[in-house]
Amino acid sequence: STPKKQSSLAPSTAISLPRSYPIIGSFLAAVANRKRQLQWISDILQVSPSATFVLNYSIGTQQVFTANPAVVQHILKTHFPNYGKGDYVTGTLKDFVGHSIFNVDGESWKFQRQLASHEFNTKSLRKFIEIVVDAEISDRLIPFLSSAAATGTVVDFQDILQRFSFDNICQIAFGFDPAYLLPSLPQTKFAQAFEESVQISSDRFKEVIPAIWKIKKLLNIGSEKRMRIAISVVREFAKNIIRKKKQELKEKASLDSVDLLSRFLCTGHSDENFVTDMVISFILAGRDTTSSALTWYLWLLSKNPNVESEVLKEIKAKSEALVYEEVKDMVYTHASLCESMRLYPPVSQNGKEAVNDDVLPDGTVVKKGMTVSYLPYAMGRLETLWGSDWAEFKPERWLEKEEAENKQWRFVGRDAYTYPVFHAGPRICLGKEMAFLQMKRVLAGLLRRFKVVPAVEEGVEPEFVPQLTSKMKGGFPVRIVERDA
Ligand code: HEM
Repeated sequence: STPKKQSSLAPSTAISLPRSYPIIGSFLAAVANRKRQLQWISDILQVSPSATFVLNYSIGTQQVFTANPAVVQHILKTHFPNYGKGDYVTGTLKDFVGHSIFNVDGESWKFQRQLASHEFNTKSLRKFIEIVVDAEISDRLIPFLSSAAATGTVVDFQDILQRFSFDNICQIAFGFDPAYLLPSLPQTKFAQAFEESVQISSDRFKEVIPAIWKIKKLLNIGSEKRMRIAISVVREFAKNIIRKKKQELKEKASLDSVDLLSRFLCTGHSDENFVTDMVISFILAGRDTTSSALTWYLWLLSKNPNVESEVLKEIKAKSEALVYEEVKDMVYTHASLCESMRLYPPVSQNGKEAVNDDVLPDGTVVKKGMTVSYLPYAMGRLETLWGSDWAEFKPERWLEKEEAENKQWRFVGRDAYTYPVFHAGPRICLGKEMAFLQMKRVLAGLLRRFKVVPAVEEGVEPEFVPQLTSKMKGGFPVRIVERDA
């Protein structure tokens, strides 16, 4: 009953390591593969001994790429202090996310992580699932989908999910409801500007010669001109949220619920620029990750009816108004989400910069200032890690049947270094549990009642676009079908 092997996941041609020439190194190959860098490097890692490869961009510029769990553990955990964000990442992202948690190291990171961690305790998560997510599903998602089903309209599900998670994150982190998933699907200036900022920030990373975007920025031309405009729209939006919150804090002696933003403002962090960076980062973390994961998940589910029926069985065994514990307990759905993100990780690549010279566990020599990047996308496709059936969508890889008489599924996780989809070590994703709860609750509300049918040509597979967070190119056009009908 295993699904058909998805041929397009496998590299299409024989792979060879790029040649490195004197002076120019592999610069020409890097330029030629600029638009498909993720797949190019992933293919190279498949055939590299120890799944690590040092790319010579040109003389004096080298970057290490790896899909080796021991190396990932080394940089993210055991030698954590030696691998920071570095000037390259920080400089590229600074215009968009400033000095927020995603873009700093050391004391500032520690402080922000400590403060943000309150947002993710059991009490907050319960409120998130039982109140915020629940209301967004019943008041906005379901009515929207019912009407799409009734009219047979094709809708872009990636967009719907982004709207959903945008409303969610703003409510839980800032106590503010942007009401973006309304039936009219409003096109706000903010959403477009946010999208553009993400895209141009991602494109900066794809520039083989970073000086190019810096010159464009200096001259205020082309994409960098658009970036400047988009970012000012985004910052203005964030600042409005902050001003409203400050007003609210002034008017009320105590707040009935304390959100992340209030916590930042109450701990003396009233510097507007810093709080603005924080707001933008949380929107990025909350909006773009789970929506990406669910988009690809629903695509895989549509190709694998056996998995869909198993998920449905689990959903139907729960009550309709799911409480926190029931959502936590959706074991099969949890496994299928892990499996989907193995193939389509929301953050497909991530890099760290060496503070001092070092030697990686596989013997690779790292010089101070070099970037070591690990690729969850490549790792999820390695035969050595997942076996010869790695291209198959098989939630059962993550499950065991219990010995007890009722034979329930039991989740069997993989270590965070083999599966660094949520990062690993001291900087592991703070929102991991929140993300799983949200995704499972959405799936329960959605799939119980509707079937999501891709409106794409038979045999055509959507394209995976790696940005800061990965996207489905051009969106995910679907038709919604009521199950009872
Ligand atoms: C499927 C969903 C998600 C995935 C795959 C994911 C993945 C990641 C990854 C790879 C990182 C490391 C990024 C870096 O190197 O800076 C990270 C960090 C982080 N994530 Fe998530 N994330 C998800 C959802 C969320 C959600 C919903 C939130 C809530 C707002 C969140 C909050 C954070 C925060 C605050 C950090 C920074 C941790 C630190 O630097 O100490 N994430 N996440």
